Amino acid sequence: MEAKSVFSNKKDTNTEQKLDMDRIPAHIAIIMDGNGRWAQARHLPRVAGHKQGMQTVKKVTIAASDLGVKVLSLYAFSTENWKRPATEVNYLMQLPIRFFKTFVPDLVKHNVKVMVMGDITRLPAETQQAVKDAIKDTADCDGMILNFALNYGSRDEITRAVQAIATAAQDGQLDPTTITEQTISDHLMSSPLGELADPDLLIRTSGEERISNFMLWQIAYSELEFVPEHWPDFDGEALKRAIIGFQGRHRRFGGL
Ligand SMILES: CCc1cc(N2CCCCCC2)n2ncc(-c3ccc(F)cc3)c2n1
Repeated sequence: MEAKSVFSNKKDTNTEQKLDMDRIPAHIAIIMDGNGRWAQARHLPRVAGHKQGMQTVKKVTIAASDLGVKVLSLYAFSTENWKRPATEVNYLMQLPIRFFKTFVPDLVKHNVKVMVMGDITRLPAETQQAVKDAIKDTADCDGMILNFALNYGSRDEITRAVQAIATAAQDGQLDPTTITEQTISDHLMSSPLGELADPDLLIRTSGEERISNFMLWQIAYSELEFVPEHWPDFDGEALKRAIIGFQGRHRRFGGL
C-alpha cells in the first residue's frame, strides 16, 4: 500500500488540506531574520528590507489572528541591535511610530491587543510614546495578543528577574527556600501572558539556526521551525507551513 504523505512543507503543497485547525499553537514566537539579505539580493539599502519587513509584520499579524493564534511574539529589536550603524538604528526607531500610525485601526478591527517586552526607556521619546499609545488604544481588545520584543534580551530579562528576587529576599519579603521555577517565570517580562507565556512554536526565518538570546527560559519545551524564507518574503502560507511542521511532531514536554 502506498505510504500516505501526511505532512509536507513543500512550497507547492496546498496547506489548506493539511492544516489541523483544532491544533493551532496558542503562542507562536518569531525571530524575524533576513531583512538585510533580502535588500542586498535586490541591490537595495538594508533599510528597504526593514521597510518591507514591517509590511510582513502587518500581514502575518492578521494571518495569525485569523488562524486563532492567542499570542504572537515578534523579536523586533534586541539589546545587541544598538551596535548597528546609527543611521540604521535611527531608521528602526521610526518603525513602531509608522507601524501604529497606519495599523492601529486594523489591529482594533481584528481585536488584537498590543503588548511589549523589553526596556523601552532607552528608546527615543517619540517611539516610546507611540508604543504607549498603541498599548492604550488596544487595551480593551481581547483577541490575539501581539507581543513585540523591543530592546529585549533574554539574559537581560533573567538578570533583572534574579535581581528582583534577590532584593525581595534581602528585604525579608521572600524566603529563598520557597523560590521555584514559577517564581522566576513570574518575574520575567512575559509574566503578563500568564499560562500563555511559553511559546509552543518558535519560528526563525532566513535559514539561520540560532536562538540569539530570545526567550531562552520560555522556549524550554518549544518546537523550533527554521524556515528558508527571508522575513520580507514570509507570509500567511509560510506561517501555515510552519504550523504544519509543528503539528507533525509529537510533543513530549520531557516525557515519553
Ligand atoms: C524597533 C525596531 C523595529 C523593527 C521593525 N522591523 C525591522 C526589523 C524586523 C522586521 C520587521 C520590521 N519593526 N516592525 C514592526 C515594529 C514594531 C515594533 C514595536 C511596536 F510596538 C510596533 C511595531 C518594528 N520595530
